[in-house]
Amino acid sequence: MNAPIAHEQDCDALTVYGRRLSSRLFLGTAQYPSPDALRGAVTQSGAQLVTVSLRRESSAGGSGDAFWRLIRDLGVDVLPNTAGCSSVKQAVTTAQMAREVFGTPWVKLELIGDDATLQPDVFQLVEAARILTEEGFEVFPYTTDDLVVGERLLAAGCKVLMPWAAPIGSGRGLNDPYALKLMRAHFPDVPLIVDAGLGAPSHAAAAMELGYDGILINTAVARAGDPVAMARAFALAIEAGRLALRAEVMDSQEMATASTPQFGTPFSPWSDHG
Ligand SMILES: CC(=O)[C@@H](O)[C@H](O)COP(=O)(O)O
Repeated sequence: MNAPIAHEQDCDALTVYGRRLSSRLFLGTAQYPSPDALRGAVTQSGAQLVTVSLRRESSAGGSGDAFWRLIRDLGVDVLPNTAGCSSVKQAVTTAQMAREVFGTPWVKLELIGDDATLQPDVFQLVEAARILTEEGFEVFPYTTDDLVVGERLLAAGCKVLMPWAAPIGSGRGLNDPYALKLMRAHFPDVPLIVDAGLGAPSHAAAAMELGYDGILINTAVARAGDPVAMARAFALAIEAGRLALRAEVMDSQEMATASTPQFGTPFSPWSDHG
């Protein structure tokens, strides 16, 4: 492990709902080929937080208990999610059950409005977020990249937004970098986590370079040929993207500028080196 990068990370932790997180990678726990692959992926990702679906795993006939034991033994924090919910009532009930089971007020609120794209139903999302916040939950809403919906979610009490990059499980990467950029500029002080649709570590690095605070991934790791190695690759990409943001990426320009210094001028004329 590269010590300087770890040091950078320590100084640059993400704080959400008043809690400091050691990693900016949130990992999903579904679809892994084996328990060992899931265990290895979580370890190699460095994730402090994993998201689990109470509805899906509890109904996963037989393997349920072993799954929950594995998660508990990983020693990471759990962000329960409401995957599979398509109504306010289902989502609120699922969140209440998850709070009982995991003893956490945190919930990743997913409320699906369209089966083909798994696009969130943003109208019900705002309503469910308001109800859950009033009940003392700390809500992580899976949303679109719509600024007005983002405003409504904040007004409903959310302190973090999780816009999609592309449909869940599609692996398409940043479908609309412009919208994500706008969202970052519009909400400079709100933690923004890209959630869903990333397929490759380079997508995660690009989102971090746009200034996003973290990444939630599942399918791209779980469905990789080697999920354990891919988890590590995403972790490194997220670190690289974050470091690049802080190092300030150069502005691009239309025309060439010679990069080889002229004789007698080793430093660029616009640098501060004297
Ligand atoms: C596990 C989870 O929360 C997903 O619903 C999430 O949105 C991740 O999406 P990908 O599987 O596309 O990474």
